[in-house]
Amino acid sequence: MKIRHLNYTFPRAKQPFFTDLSFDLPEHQVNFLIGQNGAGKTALADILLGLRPFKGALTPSLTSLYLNQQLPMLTSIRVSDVAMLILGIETGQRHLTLETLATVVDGPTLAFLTPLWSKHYRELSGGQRKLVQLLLFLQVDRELVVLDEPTAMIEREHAAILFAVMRSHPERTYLMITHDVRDLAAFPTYQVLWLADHQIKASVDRTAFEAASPDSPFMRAFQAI
Ligand SMILES: Nc1ncnc2c1ncn2[C@@H]1O[C@H](COP(=O)(O)OP(=O)(O)OP(=O)(O)O)[C@@H](O)[C@H]1O
Repeated sequence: MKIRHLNYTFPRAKQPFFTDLSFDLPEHQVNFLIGQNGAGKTALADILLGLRPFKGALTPSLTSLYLNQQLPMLTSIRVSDVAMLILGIETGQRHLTLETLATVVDGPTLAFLTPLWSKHYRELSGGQRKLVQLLLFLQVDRELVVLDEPTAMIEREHAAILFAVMRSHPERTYLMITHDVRDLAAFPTYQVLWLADHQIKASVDRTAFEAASPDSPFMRAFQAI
């Protein structure tokens, strides 16, 4: 995906936040977006998803899915109800049992959901609830999937399940906002975009990232976020 000459001004703001921003989001792989709090990562994600009016060109136009930081949650319902809510419309099924679930979700998701299937949300930990929703939404097929800090507040063991599901859809283009350098190692190829001072200061692939000196400005920035 090519982003060219992107200009964006927040409503009622006097100065533009992004001016003439151009960068590439290689398709069919994971792109990590890093930057300090307030750098504009969520604003940029919103723009790429067409949720904020902007000037500039995004090509090609991709179907998209946005897993934002505040996933909604009805605490009184069961995991099976949440699956029905998220997948019912997508699959056109009126009833979703564990047997039918097996035909519409991938293996890691089925393995994670099976022991939780009849539990109420309130019986789950915060991390488990988050992962239930992330995994179910990731069953919905879209070309561009944006995840805003999906690994915040979840254990590494659970993050590994999320990564397995992401890897099982290599045809997708992912943009993942993260503050956790450990997330990168889960993917064979990736690009890291560093957002600072209202610009993409660096875009680095896995080889360059692994070769980067700990003293480089880019690596220092990652350690600071
Ligand atoms: N309506 C607005 N007008 C002007 N500035 C705004 C407006 N809304 C947000 N901002 C500013 O835009 C900047 C970018 O916010 P954004 O939420 O995109 O950052 P972020 O990198 O996602 O941060 P975090 O890591 O904390 O989630 C922030 O400094 C914020 O104060």
